[in-house]
Amino acid sequence: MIEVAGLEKTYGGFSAVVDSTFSVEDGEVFGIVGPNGAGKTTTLKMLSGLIEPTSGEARVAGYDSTESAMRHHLGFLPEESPLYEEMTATSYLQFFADLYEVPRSVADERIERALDRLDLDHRDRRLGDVSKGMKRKVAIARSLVNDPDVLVYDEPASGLDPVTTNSVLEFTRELREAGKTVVFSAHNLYHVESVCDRVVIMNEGRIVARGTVDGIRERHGETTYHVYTDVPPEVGSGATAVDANAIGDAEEVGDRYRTVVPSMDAVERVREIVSDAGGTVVDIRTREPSLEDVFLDIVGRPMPGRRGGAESDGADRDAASPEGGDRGPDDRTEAAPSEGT
Ligand SMILES: Nc1ncnc2c1ncn2[C@@H]1O[C@H](COP(=O)(O)OP(=O)(O)OP(=O)(O)O)[C@@H](O)[C@H]1O
Repeated sequence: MIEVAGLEKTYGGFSAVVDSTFSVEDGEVFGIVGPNGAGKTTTLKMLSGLIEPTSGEARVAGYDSTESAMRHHLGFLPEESPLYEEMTATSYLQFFADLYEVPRSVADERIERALDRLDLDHRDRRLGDVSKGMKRKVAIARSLVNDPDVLVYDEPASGLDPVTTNSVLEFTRELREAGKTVVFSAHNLYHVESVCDRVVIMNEGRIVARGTVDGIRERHGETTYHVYTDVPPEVGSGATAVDANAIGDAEEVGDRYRTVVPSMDAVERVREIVSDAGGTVVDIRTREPSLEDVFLDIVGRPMPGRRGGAESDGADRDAASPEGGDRGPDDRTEAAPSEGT
């Protein structure tokens, strides 16, 4: 349904997206995550035909993303979605349905269904007077007026309260059940974990990890063991330097001590040390890394070289770079999503 191959976008000498290749299956919810400036919006705009790739290609629903016919198959929700403030939700959506030449009777039914499902009250209130959550829902409904197969959502739930956020995420899941293909970007990794079948993590224009959330966790994250003891495991009293590395410092938690270790061998060593001190292990818990842990591990430290972070298989996660934050100009002059696109 979506095939992206060698996609690149360069502004002057600055690469916003570098050699991006991925595909999204029919009926899949696909997440693009990454820190500010990673290239998420640029990627989504190229998929949606709003900006032209410098090189490479994106095919959506069988069309090149630069072909205007592609837009009949795609609904785009920009990160910021200013609405015509003087219109009501209903008249606004009818206006867009007309632009797509959707017959009035079909449009009325479609709009009503979307607004019902999104629990949109105050449909006849001027859009300038409705809440931010409602505005976002109207923008989501707008992405559906042409009944597209593919939805490209830029931060659909950002800045919304928890109830509205849940409703938007639930709605995204329903889109998948209805057979739609959804690509969305998000900063909030819990949103991504709860909705996406597969994700790519972008950093500095490049895809640095990809797969299912579980797969990424398995490949890039490490399970840790939280060992609770009734005396602190005093590394030093008979413990070796290796122990000190593996065991680290215990933290006082109520009347217990928690030591976080990376392996079952280290758990056994904690048990021995505590036992020598007359204590005992009272609880052991494992902790799987969240996508957020993995993300911070991959992206939270400097990548090797400004643009050198080849897709990580986990081996290069510790590599350091003298270069870091400066990503170049933040001059978003080209093809800001406008009403009517
Ligand atoms: N029109 C433009 N001209 C110059 N640079 C641009 C333009 N659009 C984007 N960029 C730069 O490209 C990089 C990627 O921007 P993009 O908006 O795709 O990032 P993002 O991952 O969506 O970030 P955020 O999470 O902050 O929205 C940024 O450094 C940005 O400043």
